[in-house]
Amino acid sequence: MWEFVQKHAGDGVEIIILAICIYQIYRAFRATRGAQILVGLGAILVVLTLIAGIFHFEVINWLITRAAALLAFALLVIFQPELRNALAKLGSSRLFSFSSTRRVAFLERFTDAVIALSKKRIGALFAIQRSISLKTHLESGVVLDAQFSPELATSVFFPKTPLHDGGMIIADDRVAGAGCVFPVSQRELTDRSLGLRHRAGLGLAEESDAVVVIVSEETGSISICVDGAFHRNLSEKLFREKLSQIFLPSDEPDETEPDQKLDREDPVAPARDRNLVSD
Ligand SMILES: Nc1ncnc2c1ncn2[C@@H]1O[C@H](COP(=O)(O)OP(=O)(O)OP(=O)(O)O)[C@@H](O)[C@H]1O
Repeated sequence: MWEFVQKHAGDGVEIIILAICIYQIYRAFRATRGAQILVGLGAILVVLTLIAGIFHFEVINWLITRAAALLAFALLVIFQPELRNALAKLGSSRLFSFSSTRRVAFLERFTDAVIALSKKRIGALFAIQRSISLKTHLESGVVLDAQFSPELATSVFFPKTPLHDGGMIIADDRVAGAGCVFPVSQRELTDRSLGLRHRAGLGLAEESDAVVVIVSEETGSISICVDGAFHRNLSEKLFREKLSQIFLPSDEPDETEPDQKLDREDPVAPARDRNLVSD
């Protein structure tokens, strides 16, 4: 028995390490579009390997071994957006740049602005940059580099004003720009009434680690998209709590259930040390 353990201990450790790695990769990618392709490819590969093994199909076996290298390359292409984000997160600082006093003051002003917009039923889309730069999206809008205030937010999103279409990008506690076009999410949403504003917010949260806040023009409802989760129809209290949780992480645990959980359970990654949107 002891001999057996000694002989196979290495194999056991290897299996555990591989299982942890595969599970972590699965967790990181399971809610992405690429994951569905990966599951499909994996299923085909398993079935073919089994059939080839049972019936000793040599040609299929040969093809499977050769296809492995091609598959590795295909995975790099399929998961290019996810890999880019993961590498960007790795290379970025996770420390909040602006002081906690400034952060709290900004959160106060920001919450007031969102609640005021919601009460007036003025549609709005905010993206608060964290570690991944939103510079490419800023280029699609108008650079402002202004101090954030509820008055400014209302003016920007007021219907028919030149900047009301599109999203506002906030980097640290400043408005980097407005009228920005965000990537529209392609995922299936259970609620068909959600239009482009919500899809654009969700799309940006899928592509980056930004905290996206959406105010519906139709209903005045407030939603947050963060780390792939979609928290919809938040009450004033829940909205304040959710923002505190995200930006002042020592607060109480999450009470809200995300509607469209994309299962990226990354911890909150605070913004970088810069005033405007970074390179
Ligand atoms: N790709 C995009 N990036 C940023 N903003 C966008 C994008 N697409 C649409 N929008 C904004 O969304 C507005 C249209 O919202 P739409 O009514 O389709 O969305 P909605 O999710 O139903 O929101 P609401 O509840 O406010 O109506 C546009 O006027 C524009 O300001």
